[in-house]
Amino acid sequence: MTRARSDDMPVDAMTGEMAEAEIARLTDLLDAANVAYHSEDDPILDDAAYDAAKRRIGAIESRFPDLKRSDSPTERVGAPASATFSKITHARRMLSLGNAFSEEDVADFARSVRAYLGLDADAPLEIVAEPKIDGLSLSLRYEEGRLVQAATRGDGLVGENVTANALCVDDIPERVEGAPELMEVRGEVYMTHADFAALNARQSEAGQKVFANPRNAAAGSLRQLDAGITASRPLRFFAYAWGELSAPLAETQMGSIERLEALGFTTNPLTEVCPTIEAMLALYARIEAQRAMLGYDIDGVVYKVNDLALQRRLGTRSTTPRWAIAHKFPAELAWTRLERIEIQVGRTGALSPVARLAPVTVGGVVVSNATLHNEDYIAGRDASGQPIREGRDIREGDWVQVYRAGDVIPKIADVDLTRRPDGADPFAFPEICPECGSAAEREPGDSVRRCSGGLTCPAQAVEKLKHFVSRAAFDIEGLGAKLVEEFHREGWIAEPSDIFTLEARHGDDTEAPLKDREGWGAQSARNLFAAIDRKRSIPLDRVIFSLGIRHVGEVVSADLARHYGDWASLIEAVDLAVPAERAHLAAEAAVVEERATAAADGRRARISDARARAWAERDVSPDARAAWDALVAVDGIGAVAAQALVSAFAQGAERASIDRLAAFLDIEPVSAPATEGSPVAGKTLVFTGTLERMTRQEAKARAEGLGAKVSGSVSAKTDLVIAGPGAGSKAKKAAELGVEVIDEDGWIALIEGA
Ligand SMILES: NC(=O)c1ccc[n+]([C@@H]2O[C@H](COP(=O)([O-])OP(=O)(O)OC[C@H]3O[C@@H](n4cnc5c(N)ncnc54)[C@H](O)[C@@H]3O)[C@@H](O)[C@H]2O)c1
Ligand SMILES: [Zn+2]
Repeated sequence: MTRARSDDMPVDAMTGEMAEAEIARLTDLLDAANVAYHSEDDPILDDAAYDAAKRRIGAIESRFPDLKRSDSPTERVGAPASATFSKITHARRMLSLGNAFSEEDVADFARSVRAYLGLDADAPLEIVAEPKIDGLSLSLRYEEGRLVQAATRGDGLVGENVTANALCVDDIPERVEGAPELMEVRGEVYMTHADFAALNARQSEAGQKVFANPRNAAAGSLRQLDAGITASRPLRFFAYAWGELSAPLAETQMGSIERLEALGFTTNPLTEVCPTIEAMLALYARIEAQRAMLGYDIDGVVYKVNDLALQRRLGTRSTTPRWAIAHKFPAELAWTRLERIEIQVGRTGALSPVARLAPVTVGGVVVSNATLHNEDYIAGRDASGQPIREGRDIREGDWVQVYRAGDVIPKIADVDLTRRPDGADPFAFPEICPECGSAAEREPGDSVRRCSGGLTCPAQAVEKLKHFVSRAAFDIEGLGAKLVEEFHREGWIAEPSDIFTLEARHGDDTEAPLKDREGWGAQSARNLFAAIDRKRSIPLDRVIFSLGIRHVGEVVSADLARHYGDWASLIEAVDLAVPAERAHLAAEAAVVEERATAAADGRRARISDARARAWAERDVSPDARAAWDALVAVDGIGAVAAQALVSAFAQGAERASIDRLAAFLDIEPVSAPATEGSPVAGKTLVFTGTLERMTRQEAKARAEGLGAKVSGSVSAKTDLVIAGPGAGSKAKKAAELGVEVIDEDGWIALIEGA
């Protein structure tokens, strides 16, 4: 009931306030997805969902240009280079590509190219079409024919130095003959399906991370600190582009590709010059038909203007060239029989329905499970009660259409009622937890049913433990998901704090020593205990994240840690807010009710009145109210995360378990931003236009590090606007409001030395 309903609102129907909230939500989502995908090689969204979110934010921004934030995902490429590697600033930026999802989009692309160049509709325009390889891009710098540097794309401006790793890729020559004195060759690092399957088999045998798809495997293998590991991974490289050159390779795109081939690079054999749109679409269809047989993943076809002089005239937008576009393939589909629906219980108690399928090949991968999302999805309606699949429900025994969007978790698109077996009953979604028998409840406004058993539910306890030891949480060497599960089954570890008493209970001199277990010895047991001990001292943000509280992910945890600084201050603030949290829930319930009655009476809903009345009825002390408001106001938090956090700390059993854990730890404070002597501490800043000396993200991080708040839109509360070239409406608005506006040089001068 606390969920903002901006997420399913059509863009056309949004108010400015909803649009701003939705932009904030999508920005957070895309930021997190970008880091997971580009920096951690471990996606949290599938590509279709990612693309849809990005398109949605683009649509909102074009309807509300003033709300476009300085950190808009539509203005960025990839994710910043990881701090694990040294950094390389690209001599020429590495861009992303615009997307086309339909033939109409492709025709628009050709039209806009012609319009930009002032070409008639029937003037010849050659386009090179080639597969879009689903890997990661790499830039190779050759000086006097020798490979001197290799860099990942990073955020397009600064990439990671992976020179030693690149030298381990067979298709990448260390020396080339007859090349321009200075030559940057760009292309895609990827892994074949066969190599991917073999790698995952080896990884799983060795008890190590298995990769979700070949792209993640390629990225994870290239981005290794130890190039020896890269060398053991079978990576390949297709060259398709270039960066800085001391002399041109050729006068056309195709000519340049041929030149790269002649220099000893591998280029894609399906590359062709297309004289017309019809030829482009025909090649697209041919490549799509061959997709499953290629032996490596491609996710579309890239079209590029062939004439390099025209490419130069067309130039680039902020993140994409005007002379190229990626024509994406639709998600792949296959029909199969749904044998059973099983319910899995997750870390937060969510009951997730999973379809067990008769195995079927989708896009070259055998699929036997698919997510069914939630009970509404099975019943054929969405969260607001509107029919999906025209209201067709899904039953055990049905024939269903499966698709893999972006290769993560397969989904079900449709069901074939003509093949439904006789006597199939509608699926009865359980109202008690299949793992512990507690009531499974569904809060109004929530699409998910949750087990109310909390820590007494073994499924939740195990999932919480797995989360606790995960990489972004405690990350204890040697204590992975499998082992935690085993210890839990054995009764050795019931909750996180038990990890820290493991040695006392199962050390060498105990009755059931770990070293005597099968597969263990004195040394390996000692290693595990030592690894656990090393994590007794741990930064605050990791501790918060490790608790596995709903809506409190890595980003929110970091925000909380930065704001409160240490554990005691956080606990104090949250404890103070406890009485207000119930009132907040009551108020949000009152808002839902007011909306419904207002709609029934055909009048405008009086939301703020309803909220105020509910708060007044609850009689919350001013201190508690102030503590609650302060928590919600912490940058990056909001009511949803605040509510989840407070309720976790307020609950008897959960709180007791948190306290037991904290007692074993030395929780390292996170230093607050150095605001002393900061010229912008406490001020609200807006960045607009193009920054040339630092990226937006860097500028934002810098400003926040100095204690400033960075906002996306100019208002009377804005203290300072930093406007680069191309600043439009925001700079104008600032002038109208009398807000101070400075340029980038002014900004750098201001913060220099701070
Ligand atoms: N699942 C997620 O959470 C998530 C997160 C971020 C990005 N993504 C996916 O990545 C895409 C966006 O990332 P992006 O910025 O890399 O854009 P992109 O993948 O749409 O296109 C740009 C990239 O295509 C690659 N490419 C492959 N073959 C090419 C060729 N022949 N010519 C030119 N380029 C070629 C290059 O690496 C280039 O950088 C999205 O469409 C999304 O599907 C997914
Ligand atoms: Zn349960």
